[in-house]
Amino acid sequence: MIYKSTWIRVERTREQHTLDLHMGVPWETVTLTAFGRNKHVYTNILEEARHLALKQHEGKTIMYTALGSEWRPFGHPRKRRPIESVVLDCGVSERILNDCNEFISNPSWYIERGIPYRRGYLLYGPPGCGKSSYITALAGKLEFGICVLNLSERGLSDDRLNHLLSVAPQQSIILLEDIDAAFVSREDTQHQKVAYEGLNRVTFSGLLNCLDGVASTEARIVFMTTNYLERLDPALIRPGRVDLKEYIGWCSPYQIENMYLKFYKGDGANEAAKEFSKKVVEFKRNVSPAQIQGYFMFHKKSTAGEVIDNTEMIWEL
Ligand SMILES: Nc1ncnc2c1ncn2[C@@H]1O[C@H](COP(=O)(O)OP(=O)(O)OP(=O)(O)O)[C@@H](O)[C@H]1O
Repeated sequence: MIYKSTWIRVERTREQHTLDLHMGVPWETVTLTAFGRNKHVYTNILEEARHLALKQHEGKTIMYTALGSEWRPFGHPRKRRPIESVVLDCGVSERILNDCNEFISNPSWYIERGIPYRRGYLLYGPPGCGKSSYITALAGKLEFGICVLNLSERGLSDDRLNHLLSVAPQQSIILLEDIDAAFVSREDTQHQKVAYEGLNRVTFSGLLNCLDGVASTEARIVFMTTNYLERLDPALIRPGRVDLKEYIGWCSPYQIENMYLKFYKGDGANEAAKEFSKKVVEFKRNVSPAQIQGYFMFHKKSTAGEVIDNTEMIWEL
Protein backbone atom coordinates (compact mmCIF):
# COMPACT_ATOMS: atom_id res chain seq x y z
CA MET A 1 0.00 0.00 0.00
CA ILE A 2 1.33 3.43 -0.85
CA TYR A 3 0.56 6.00 1.74
CA LYS A 4 -0.41 9.53 0.73
CA SER A 5 2.36 12.06 1.31
CA THR A 6 2.09 13.39 4.78
CA TRP A 7 4.02 13.50 8.00
CA ILE A 8 3.00 12.45 11.45
CA ARG A 9 4.66 11.88 14.75
CA VAL A 10 3.54 9.04 16.95
CA GLU A 11 4.59 9.12 20.55
CA ARG A 12 4.30 6.17 22.80
CA THR A 13 5.25 7.69 26.09
CA ARG A 14 4.88 4.62 28.34
CA GLU A 15 7.79 2.88 26.66
CA GLN A 16 9.57 6.10 25.76
CA HIS A 17 9.30 5.42 22.06
CA THR A 18 9.05 8.20 19.58
CA LEU A 19 8.48 7.39 15.98
CA ASP A 20 8.87 9.88 13.21
CA LEU A 21 7.25 8.55 10.13
CA HIS A 22 7.62 9.94 6.72
CA MET A 23 4.50 8.81 5.00
CA GLY A 24 5.67 9.47 1.49
CA VAL A 25 7.28 6.06 1.19
CA PRO A 26 5.65 2.67 0.77
CA TRP A 27 3.75 1.86 3.91
CA GLU A 28 5.22 -1.63 4.37
CA THR A 29 8.75 -0.23 4.23
CA VAL A 30 8.00 2.19 7.01
CA THR A 31 6.33 -0.44 9.15
CA LEU A 32 9.05 -3.02 8.77
CA THR A 33 12.09 -0.81 9.09
CA ALA A 34 10.71 1.35 11.85
CA PHE A 35 9.29 -1.34 14.04
CA GLY A 36 11.22 -4.52 13.53
CA ARG A 37 10.24 -6.83 16.33
CA ASN A 38 7.60 -4.49 17.74
CA LYS A 39 5.71 -4.29 14.51
CA HIS A 40 2.54 -5.84 15.93
CA VAL A 41 2.53 -3.41 18.87
CA TYR A 42 2.51 -0.37 16.67
CA THR A 43 0.30 -1.45 13.84
CA ASN A 44 -2.91 -0.25 15.48
CA ILE A 45 -1.42 3.07 16.57
CA LEU A 46 -0.15 3.63 13.09
CA GLU A 47 -3.42 2.83 11.43
CA GLU A 48 -5.15 5.30 13.66
CA ALA A 49 -2.48 7.94 13.14
CA ARG A 50 -2.60 7.42 9.40
CA HIS A 51 -6.32 7.99 9.38
CA LEU A 52 -5.93 11.08 11.56
CA ALA A 53 -3.17 12.53 9.41
CA LEU A 54 -5.22 12.07 6.26
CA LYS A 55 -8.15 13.89 7.83
CA GLN A 56 -5.94 16.60 9.21
CA HIS A 57 -4.37 17.35 5.84
CA GLU A 58 -7.54 17.23 3.81
CA GLY A 59 -7.77 20.36 1.67
CA LYS A 60 -4.19 21.35 2.53
CA THR A 61 -0.92 21.47 0.66
CA ILE A 62 2.21 20.10 2.30
CA MET A 63 5.45 21.93 1.63
CA TYR A 64 8.64 19.89 1.97
CA THR A 65 12.16 21.10 2.40
CA ALA A 66 15.37 19.11 2.06
CA LEU A 67 17.08 18.20 5.30
CA GLY A 68 20.23 16.17 4.75
CA SER A 69 19.25 13.39 2.44
CA GLU A 70 15.56 13.52 3.30
CA TRP A 71 12.50 15.60 2.64
CA ARG A 72 10.84 17.05 5.71
CA PRO A 73 7.50 18.84 5.86
CA PHE A 74 8.11 22.51 6.34
CA GLY A 75 5.74 24.50 8.55
CA HIS A 76 2.13 23.58 8.85
CA PRO A 77 0.32 22.24 5.82
CA ARG A 78 -1.18 25.21 4.02
CA LYS A 79 -4.82 25.67 3.27
CA ARG A 80 -5.18 25.28 -0.47
CA ARG A 81 -5.34 28.51 -2.38
CA PRO A 82 -8.06 28.39 -5.05
CA ILE A 83 -6.36 28.37 -8.42
CA GLU A 84 -8.83 31.00 -9.67
CA SER A 85 -7.54 33.43 -7.06
CA VAL A 86 -4.28 33.72 -8.99
CA VAL A 87 -5.19 35.92 -11.91
CA LEU A 88 -2.98 35.17 -14.89
CA ASP A 89 -3.36 36.47 -18.40
CA CYS A 90 -6.09 35.01 -20.58
CA GLY A 91 -5.63 31.25 -21.11
CA VAL A 92 -2.29 30.84 -19.28
CA SER A 93 -3.61 29.05 -16.21
CA GLU A 94 -5.80 26.78 -18.33
CA ARG A 95 -2.82 25.85 -20.53
CA ILE A 96 -0.67 24.84 -17.58
CA LEU A 97 -3.43 23.05 -15.71
CA ASN A 98 -4.58 21.14 -18.80
CA ASP A 99 -1.02 20.16 -19.58
CA CYS A 100 -0.49 18.83 -16.04
CA ASN A 101 -3.76 16.94 -16.03
CA GLU A 102 -3.07 15.44 -19.42
CA PHE A 103 0.37 14.36 -18.20
CA ILE A 104 -0.84 12.88 -14.91
CA SER A 105 -3.64 10.94 -16.52
CA ASN A 106 -1.56 9.38 -19.28
CA PRO A 107 1.30 7.29 -17.85
CA SER A 108 0.84 4.57 -20.46
CA TRP A 109 1.53 7.02 -23.29
CA TYR A 110 5.02 7.55 -21.87
CA ILE A 111 5.69 3.96 -20.88
CA GLU A 112 4.68 2.55 -24.28
CA ARG A 113 7.03 4.94 -26.06
CA GLY A 114 9.90 4.51 -23.63
CA ILE A 115 9.78 8.16 -22.64
CA PRO A 116 10.64 9.02 -19.01
CA TYR A 117 7.45 9.79 -17.18
CA ARG A 118 8.26 13.32 -16.16
CA ARG A 119 7.36 16.81 -17.23
CA GLY A 120 9.23 20.05 -16.74
CA TYR A 121 7.73 23.53 -16.55
CA LEU A 122 9.34 26.93 -16.52
CA LEU A 123 7.50 30.02 -15.33
CA TYR A 124 9.42 33.18 -16.05
CA GLY A 125 8.73 36.86 -15.63
CA PRO A 126 9.15 39.84 -13.33
CA PRO A 127 8.75 39.62 -9.56
CA GLY A 128 5.35 39.77 -7.92
CA CYS A 129 3.41 38.49 -10.90
CA GLY A 130 2.30 35.19 -9.39
CA LYS A 131 4.79 32.46 -10.29
CA SER A 132 5.09 31.05 -6.77
CA SER A 133 1.46 31.68 -5.92
CA TYR A 134 0.35 29.89 -9.04
CA ILE A 135 2.51 26.83 -8.43
CA THR A 136 1.22 26.57 -4.87
CA ALA A 137 -2.38 26.89 -6.04
CA LEU A 138 -1.76 24.39 -8.82
CA ALA A 139 -0.32 21.87 -6.38
CA GLY A 140 -3.46 22.26 -4.28
CA LYS A 141 -5.66 21.75 -7.29
CA LEU A 142 -3.78 18.60 -8.29
CA GLU A 143 -3.67 17.42 -4.66
CA PHE A 144 0.11 17.35 -4.79
CA GLY A 145 2.65 18.47 -2.21
CA ILE A 146 5.55 20.78 -3.08
CA CYS A 147 9.23 19.94 -2.54
CA VAL A 148 11.16 23.20 -2.54
CA LEU A 149 14.85 23.01 -3.42
CA ASN A 150 17.32 25.85 -3.21
CA LEU A 151 20.02 25.02 -5.72
CA SER A 152 22.30 27.78 -4.44
CA GLU A 153 22.56 26.11 -1.05
CA ARG A 154 26.09 25.21 -0.08
CA GLY A 155 26.43 21.56 0.74
CA LEU A 156 23.96 20.52 -1.90
CA SER A 157 26.19 18.32 -4.00
CA ASP A 158 25.27 16.61 -7.25
CA ASP A 159 24.94 13.31 -5.42
CA ARG A 160 22.69 14.73 -2.75
CA LEU A 161 20.52 16.43 -5.34
CA ASN A 162 20.25 13.20 -7.27
CA HIS A 163 19.29 11.32 -4.14
CA LEU A 164 16.72 13.94 -3.10
CA LEU A 165 15.08 13.91 -6.49
CA SER A 166 14.83 10.15 -6.44
CA VAL A 167 13.27 10.00 -2.96
CA ALA A 168 10.89 12.95 -3.30
CA PRO A 169 7.46 12.08 -1.89
CA GLN A 170 5.05 10.75 -4.42
CA GLN A 171 2.41 13.16 -5.64
CA SER A 172 4.62 16.15 -5.17
CA ILE A 173 5.88 18.91 -7.41
CA ILE A 174 9.62 19.57 -7.30
CA LEU A 175 10.09 23.32 -7.23
CA LEU A 176 13.42 24.87 -8.22
CA GLU A 177 12.97 28.58 -7.59
CA ASP A 178 15.06 31.38 -9.06
CA ILE A 179 16.99 28.91 -11.15
CA ASP A 180 19.06 31.76 -12.64
CA ALA A 181 20.59 32.48 -9.24
CA ALA A 182 22.25 29.09 -9.17
CA PHE A 183 23.38 28.88 -12.76
CA VAL A 184 24.10 31.42 -15.37
CA SER A 185 24.66 30.88 -19.03
CA ARG A 186 27.75 28.79 -19.72
CA GLU A 187 28.71 31.02 -22.62
CA ASP A 188 28.54 34.15 -20.46
CA THR A 189 30.47 33.33 -17.33
CA GLN A 190 32.43 30.19 -17.79
CA HIS A 191 35.04 31.33 -15.27
CA GLN A 192 32.43 31.89 -12.55
CA LYS A 193 31.01 28.46 -13.00
CA VAL A 194 34.44 26.89 -12.75
CA ALA A 195 35.07 28.83 -9.55
CA TYR A 196 32.05 27.20 -7.95
CA GLU A 197 32.79 23.66 -9.04
CA GLY A 198 34.26 21.47 -6.34
CA LEU A 199 32.87 23.66 -3.57
CA ASN A 200 30.20 21.20 -2.73
CA ARG A 201 27.65 22.97 -4.78
CA VAL A 202 25.49 21.55 -7.46
CA THR A 203 27.28 21.79 -10.76
CA PHE A 204 25.45 22.72 -13.90
CA SER A 205 26.16 19.39 -15.57
CA GLY A 206 25.15 17.66 -12.34
CA LEU A 207 21.79 19.39 -12.41
CA LEU A 208 21.23 18.40 -16.05
CA ASN A 209 22.03 14.79 -15.23
CA CYS A 210 19.72 14.85 -12.23
CA LEU A 211 16.89 16.34 -14.25
CA ASP A 212 17.37 13.70 -16.95
CA GLY A 213 17.36 11.01 -14.31
CA VAL A 214 14.19 12.19 -12.60
CA ALA A 215 11.81 9.50 -13.64
CA SER A 216 9.62 7.09 -11.84
CA THR A 217 6.45 5.15 -12.36
CA GLU A 218 4.74 8.02 -10.56
CA ALA A 219 4.19 11.25 -12.43
CA ARG A 220 7.22 13.48 -11.76
CA ILE A 221 6.56 17.17 -12.22
CA VAL A 222 9.39 19.70 -11.98
CA PHE A 223 8.67 23.43 -11.91
CA MET A 224 11.42 26.02 -12.31
CA THR A 225 11.01 29.76 -11.93
CA THR A 226 13.15 32.68 -12.92
CA ASN A 227 12.93 36.44 -13.28
CA TYR A 228 15.54 36.32 -16.04
CA LEU A 229 14.87 33.90 -18.86
CA GLU A 230 17.77 35.31 -20.88
CA ARG A 231 20.27 34.31 -18.20
CA LEU A 232 19.44 30.63 -18.46
CA ASP A 233 21.60 28.23 -20.37
CA PRO A 234 19.67 26.88 -23.37
CA ALA A 235 20.66 23.34 -22.33
CA LEU A 236 18.65 23.70 -19.12
CA ILE A 237 15.44 24.64 -20.83
CA ARG A 238 15.51 22.44 -23.89
CA PRO A 239 12.48 20.17 -24.50
CA GLY A 240 12.64 17.12 -22.30
CA ARG A 241 13.95 19.19 -19.42
CA VAL A 242 11.46 22.00 -19.79
CA ASP A 243 8.43 20.95 -21.77
CA LEU A 244 6.26 23.99 -21.23
CA LYS A 245 7.44 27.56 -20.77
CA GLU A 246 5.03 30.28 -19.76
CA TYR A 247 5.60 33.97 -19.33
CA ILE A 248 3.96 35.24 -16.15
CA GLY A 249 4.23 38.93 -16.71
CA TRP A 250 3.03 42.40 -15.86
CA CYS A 251 -0.71 42.86 -15.68
CA SER A 252 -2.65 43.03 -18.91
CA PRO A 253 -5.91 45.05 -18.93
CA TYR A 254 -7.72 41.70 -18.66
CA GLN A 255 -5.82 40.86 -15.47
CA ILE A 256 -6.33 44.29 -13.92
CA GLU A 257 -10.04 43.98 -14.48
CA ASN A 258 -10.14 40.50 -13.02
CA MET A 259 -8.02 41.45 -10.03
CA TYR A 260 -10.57 44.18 -9.32
CA LEU A 261 -13.44 41.71 -9.53
CA LYS A 262 -11.72 39.37 -7.04
CA PHE A 263 -11.72 42.17 -4.48
CA TYR A 264 -14.89 44.13 -5.22
CA LYS A 265 -18.22 42.54 -5.96
CA GLY A 266 -21.81 43.64 -6.16
CA ASP A 267 -23.87 45.85 -8.44
CA GLY A 268 -21.90 47.74 -11.02
CA ALA A 269 -18.66 45.87 -10.27
CA ASN A 270 -18.14 44.86 -13.91
CA GLU A 271 -18.35 48.44 -15.15
CA ALA A 272 -16.18 49.68 -12.29
CA ALA A 273 -13.58 47.00 -13.08
CA LYS A 274 -13.40 48.17 -16.71
CA GLU A 275 -13.08 51.76 -15.59
CA PHE A 276 -10.37 50.89 -13.10
CA SER A 277 -8.42 48.92 -15.70
CA LYS A 278 -8.69 51.79 -18.18
CA LYS A 279 -7.37 54.24 -15.61
CA VAL A 280 -4.39 52.05 -14.73
CA VAL A 281 -3.50 51.40 -18.37
CA GLU A 282 -3.53 55.16 -19.09
CA PHE A 283 -0.37 55.52 -16.99
CA LYS A 284 1.49 53.32 -19.49
CA ARG A 285 3.53 51.86 -16.65
CA ASN A 286 4.26 48.25 -15.83
CA VAL A 287 2.21 47.03 -12.92
CA SER A 288 2.39 43.68 -11.16
CA PRO A 289 -0.54 41.85 -9.59
CA ALA A 290 1.33 42.18 -6.27
CA GLN A 291 1.20 45.98 -6.65
CA ILE A 292 -2.50 45.89 -7.48
CA GLN A 293 -3.11 43.61 -4.52
CA GLY A 294 -1.22 46.01 -2.25
CA TYR A 295 -3.29 48.91 -3.55
CA PHE A 296 -6.58 47.08 -2.93
CA MET A 297 -5.48 46.12 0.55
CA PHE A 298 -4.70 49.75 1.26
CA HIS A 299 -8.18 50.65 0.00
CA LYS A 300 -9.96 47.91 1.91
CA LYS A 301 -12.53 50.34 3.27
CA SER A 302 -12.68 52.79 0.37
CA THR A 303 -15.55 53.26 -2.02
CA ALA A 304 -15.34 52.07 -5.63
CA GLY A 305 -15.02 55.70 -6.68
CA GLU A 306 -12.00 56.26 -4.41
CA VAL A 307 -10.31 53.12 -5.71
CA ILE A 308 -10.77 54.28 -9.29
CA ASP A 309 -9.76 57.88 -8.66
CA ASN A 310 -6.46 57.24 -6.87
CA THR A 311 -4.77 54.79 -9.20
CA GLU A 312 -1.50 56.74 -9.29
CA MET A 313 -0.99 55.49 -5.72
CA ILE A 314 -0.40 51.96 -7.04
CA TRP A 315 3.23 52.83 -7.77
CA GLU A 316 3.72 54.78 -4.55
CA LEU A 317 2.78 52.22 -1.92
N1 LIG B 1 -1.37 36.85 -10.77
C1 LIG B 1 -1.69 37.07 -9.49
N2 LIG B 1 -2.95 36.96 -9.05
C2 LIG B 1 -3.26 37.21 -7.76
N3 LIG B 1 -2.35 37.57 -6.83
C3 LIG B 1 -1.08 37.67 -7.21
C4 LIG B 1 -0.69 37.43 -8.55
N4 LIG B 1 0.64 37.63 -8.66
C5 LIG B 1 1.08 37.98 -7.45
N5 LIG B 1 0.06 38.00 -6.58
C6 LIG B 1 0.19 38.31 -5.15
O1 LIG B 1 1.43 38.98 -4.96
C7 LIG B 1 2.23 38.37 -3.96
C8 LIG B 1 3.57 37.90 -4.55
O2 LIG B 1 3.33 36.94 -5.55
P1 LIG B 1 4.34 35.75 -5.92
O3 LIG B 1 5.30 35.51 -4.80
O4 LIG B 1 3.53 34.58 -6.36
O5 LIG B 1 5.10 36.38 -7.14
P2 LIG B 1 6.34 35.77 -7.94
O6 LIG B 1 6.08 36.03 -9.38
O7 LIG B 1 6.59 34.38 -7.54
O8 LIG B 1 7.51 36.72 -7.44
P3 LIG B 1 9.10 36.42 -7.39
O9 LIG B 1 9.59 36.34 -8.79
O10 LIG B 1 9.63 37.63 -6.65
O11 LIG B 1 9.29 35.15 -6.61
C9 LIG B 1 1.37 37.24 -3.39
O12 LIG B 1 0.82 37.70 -2.18
C10 LIG B 1 0.26 37.02 -4.37
O13 LIG B 1 -0.96 36.77 -3.72
